Amino acid sequence: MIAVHFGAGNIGRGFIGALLSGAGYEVYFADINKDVIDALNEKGKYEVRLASDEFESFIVSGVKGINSNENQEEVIAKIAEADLITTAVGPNILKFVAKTIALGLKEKKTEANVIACENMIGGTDHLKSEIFKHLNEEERHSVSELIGFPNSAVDRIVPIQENEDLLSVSVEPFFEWVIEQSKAKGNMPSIQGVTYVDDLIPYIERKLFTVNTGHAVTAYAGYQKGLATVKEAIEDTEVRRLVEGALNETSMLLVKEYGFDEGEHLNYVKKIIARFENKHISDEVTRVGRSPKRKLGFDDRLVAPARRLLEKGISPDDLAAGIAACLKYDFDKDEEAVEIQQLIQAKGISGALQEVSQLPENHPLIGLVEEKYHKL
Ligand SMILES: NC(=O)c1ccc[n+]([C@@H]2O[C@H](COP(=O)([O-])OP(=O)(O)OC[C@H]3O[C@@H](n4cnc5c(N)ncnc54)[C@H](O)[C@@H]3O)[C@@H](O)[C@H]2O)c1
Ligand SMILES: O=P(O)(O)OC[C@@H](O)[C@@H](O)[C@H](O)[C@H](O)CO
Repeated sequence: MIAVHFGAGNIGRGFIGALLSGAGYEVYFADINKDVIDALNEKGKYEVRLASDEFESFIVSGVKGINSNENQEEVIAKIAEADLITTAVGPNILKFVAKTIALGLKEKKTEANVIACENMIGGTDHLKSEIFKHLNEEERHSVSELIGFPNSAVDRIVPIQENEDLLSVSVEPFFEWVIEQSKAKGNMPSIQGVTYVDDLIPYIERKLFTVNTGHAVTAYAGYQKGLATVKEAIEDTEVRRLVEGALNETSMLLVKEYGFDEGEHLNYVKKIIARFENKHISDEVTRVGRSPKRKLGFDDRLVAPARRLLEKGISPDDLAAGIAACLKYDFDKDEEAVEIQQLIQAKGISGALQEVSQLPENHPLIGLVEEKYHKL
């Protein structure tokens, strides 16, 4: 079995590549990072370390790299042979890898699946629509016949790596990968840690609106208090109260919309907050808060649950405070944070939020956030 995985970064090596290799795939990482690709080809393996008291580690082998900038033809040929094509490049990068994937899929003679492993609702649907922009009507038809495009939800905290060895990667022990079976083609192999479901929406929303909402509020509120890591931030009493409040709000939404058992969901939330406290992980608030424009998107982790709670007549006060902290996030090495600050200068808080989140003018969330912004 062959898998081509776009993005040999933290989650690519620390999670997707590791699981696929463990399930017997020959894994080809396609990336634009020359150093990482050269190292993968030189060594053919790398170490994954589990950030827990036991400090276990294992070797991921049977992996190769292809420089997708310099050797696009090689990536296309490998996709033509592959059973599985996955991505973990970031939602904003999907449009840039779509053409190479489209060119590879056009050559395919056997069934395969394409799965985006990104933090977004409908990640593979979005990738598919970008891929289809590079195909004509006839090609779209034949690709649709052979290729499955299941959405997925991936969960494992993998911070920015500071190991001496370029390839080795430290990850939290916990992991979860849920794949939308109903959109897959052929028989998907059994991959340790993968759960197949027919309807992904409850799973991706539970993950995004708990792990990622909680993470984002921790990061933005922590940054406001000058705290550097997620662990430091979640140990701050005020930050923790805000995070728990925001997750209490998303819990109300998730329990109401999907009928999750309240007790079980509460345990899920507790377990996630405990993951933020992992003493073996140093995860910077600037990684977790990266790309604040994306994170303020209409369907993303902050605005989506807040606006949907308002539709149910519930005031999302703590989510609104989290959004306000995100608008205050002025980390000068983050392009999107700089853009937001410029937008606030030009259009004010309401105008900036409205533009970034695509909320309708005069949406009640905008006023609520503005009020919280001035209180921060
Ligand atoms: N790190 C985590 O904890 C985590 C967990 C779950 C999901 N995710 C999601 O996984 C995705 C990747 O996150 P990450 O933390 O691994 O980021 P990362 O920056 O470590 O990895 C991204 C990789 O993509 C590569 N890349 C960029 N442009 C490319 C292109 N045009 N073609 C091929 N490769 C390209 C980069 O060189 C890098 O190696 C994001 O969508 C993120 O939300 C991350
Ligand atoms: O990757 P992002 O930028 O969407 O979100 C930052 C973190 O919340 C995220 O990477 C988590 O670590 C991950 O989603 C855990 O599964």
